Amino acid sequence: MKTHHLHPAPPAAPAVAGPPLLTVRDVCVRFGSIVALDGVSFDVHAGHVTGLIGPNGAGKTTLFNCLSRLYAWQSGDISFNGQSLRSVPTHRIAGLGIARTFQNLALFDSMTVLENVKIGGHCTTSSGFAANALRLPHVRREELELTERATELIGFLELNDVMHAPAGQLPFGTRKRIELARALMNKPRLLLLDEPAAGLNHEEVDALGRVILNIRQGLGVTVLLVEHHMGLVMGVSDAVVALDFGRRLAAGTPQEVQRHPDVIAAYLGSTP
Ligand SMILES: Nc1ncnc2c1ncn2[C@@H]1O[C@H](COP(=O)(O)OP(=O)(O)OP(=O)(O)O)[C@@H](O)[C@H]1O
Repeated sequence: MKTHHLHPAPPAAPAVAGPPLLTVRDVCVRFGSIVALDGVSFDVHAGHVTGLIGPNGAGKTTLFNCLSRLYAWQSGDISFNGQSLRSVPTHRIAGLGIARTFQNLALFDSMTVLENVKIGGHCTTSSGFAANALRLPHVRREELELTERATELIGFLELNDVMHAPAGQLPFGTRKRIELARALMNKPRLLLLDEPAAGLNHEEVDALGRVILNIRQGLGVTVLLVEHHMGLVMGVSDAVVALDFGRRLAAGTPQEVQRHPDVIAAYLGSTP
């Protein structure tokens, strides 16, 4: 397993205090005869970046889809901020404070970076269609607030230079950061990142690592990161959970998980 370090010493995470923000307990998901998750348990602590790793087919995306309530689990439970997600419908997940990015980008190419980021905040505004059409004062105020928040996030995500450029003209790594900024517009407590380094070059992965740490440190957002890029995971995570064949192999600090014999065996075994 390659273990390059992007950041020799990531800024110290807040000490673990109080109950975890997210608890996954004995979660099982089956698709016919395939057991995608087989009694998986782990915690995600507030203010931490938690990396979720595992070879192809380990169950990482299935777990993310459970967290977004796109999939249901047959047994066990997942709680966010003390509340079970079992009966929460998908459309209410964002309102609870959970945001996610997807492996495939969904940006509006002809719109600018600022416009794309602002879209992420529109579901938190209260203005209806008529009020928008009439440009009532509260609509202008909300619009101004959206612009302010988007501009702040654009700074955090190192996108200042391209703020007014159409998103479609920008390199893939930059576009990934636009998507990230948009996911943060709703002020989530938990951000789910699904393989954000896929398709990025070295410099873009470095920039991504910096912005993930900025998000955790500067915005206080808790991050759960599914990623194959070991350099990124080990460089930015405060804790790492390893899955294989739907089971939890190991959980602990990046160093502990990296050294765990079952994790090493799973990765060596999956190398073509
Ligand atoms: N909707 C589905 N229907 C049937 N089987 C599924 C479905 N989703 C996932 N699976 C199966 O569940 C298992 C876990 O898949 P999953 O996509 O969660 O793994 P993963 O760790 O995300 O893999 P990768 O790193 O390749 O994305 C696999 O055997 C997969 O084929």
